[in-house]
Amino acid sequence: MTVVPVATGILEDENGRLLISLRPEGKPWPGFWEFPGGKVDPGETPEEALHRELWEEIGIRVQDAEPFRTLDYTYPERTVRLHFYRVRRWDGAAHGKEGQQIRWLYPWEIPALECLPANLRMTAAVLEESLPHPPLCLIVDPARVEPQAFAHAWREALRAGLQWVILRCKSAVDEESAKLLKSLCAESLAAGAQVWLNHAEPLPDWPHSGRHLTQSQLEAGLRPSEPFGASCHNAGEIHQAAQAGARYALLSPLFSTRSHPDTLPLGEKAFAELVETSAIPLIALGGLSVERVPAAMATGASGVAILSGILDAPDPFVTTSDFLRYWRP
Ligand SMILES: Nc1nc2c([nH]c(=O)n2[C@H]2C[C@H](O)[C@@H](COP(=O)(O)OP(=O)(O)OP(=O)(O)O)O2)c(=O)[nH]1
Ligand SMILES: [Mg+2]
Repeated sequence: MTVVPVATGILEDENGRLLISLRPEGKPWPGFWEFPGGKVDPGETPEEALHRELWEEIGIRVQDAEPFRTLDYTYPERTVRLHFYRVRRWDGAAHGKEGQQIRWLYPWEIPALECLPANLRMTAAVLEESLPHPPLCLIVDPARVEPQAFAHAWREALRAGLQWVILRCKSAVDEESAKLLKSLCAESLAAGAQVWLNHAEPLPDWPHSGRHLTQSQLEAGLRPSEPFGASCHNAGEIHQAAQAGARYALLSPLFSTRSHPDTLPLGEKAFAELVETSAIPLIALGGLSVERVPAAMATGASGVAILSGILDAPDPFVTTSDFLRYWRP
């Protein structure tokens, strides 16, 4: 089958907003949002096509284009090879030169619109850039461990280079624990890590980077104005989280876990299929051990999350270092 080469540009303004345009009537997929671009003409390179298409469609002269991802996608009418470029410098003011609507949106706002299906992966890839790196997420739950051991494990994980913490506080915390937790949040931010709070209430005076929503909070329609991620278990929930503007979904369980022995794990194949159709990055949770990180990442997951694996480890520093070695050989 012939593969039609296509070049498209992901324009980004100084605020990090991306330009999307509406496909006009008379073309396949009218009324769907896309990144501007089009088919590569015979004799043209994808980059030359990008320059020409962006001039024809949105009236700008590209100064710099950085190759981002190449993706093959089969539509009922044709298979396309999409060459996506990041474009951050151009001349002229972008406008719908062919009469099409254009919009500037933050990457997490795009999944709420009806986009060409091949493009979901690109939104996820752009959102992935803002996740902590290395993308190892430690879920800390003070209800699970005695406070001093808990604080020790958290600090040791930071000392080993942990960059991402989700603080899960299901039940109310007393004043003394709150004081300790707040100072651990502050220490984490000071170490360059991100802290996402998973709590029933917003905790504005707790140092943090964003909120992490449970499935029931998402279901109940909670939509924080600050950055948020969400816990998901299937395609429907991922779709809902993406539409709501979540920056990532924590998808579980990838493997079977001791904490939820009766829950059937997704397994690597189903996880990989969910990655293919997700507009937001998916973080694998459930039954993760150091040995299983490569298999988890091979599904296309954007990162892994762990709970007992580090909190219950005899030496949280060593265990965190072992996990991080996957990204820092
Ligand atoms: N332009 C664009 N096309 C995309 C994107 N994602 C995606 O799957 N495609 C597909 C849809 C089409 O099958 C093909 C691009 O075709 P197009 O209709 O833009 O081509 P074109 O601008 O050259 O238009 P024309 O010559 O058909 O008038 O690539 C995207 O983000 N931008
Ligand atoms: Mg086009």
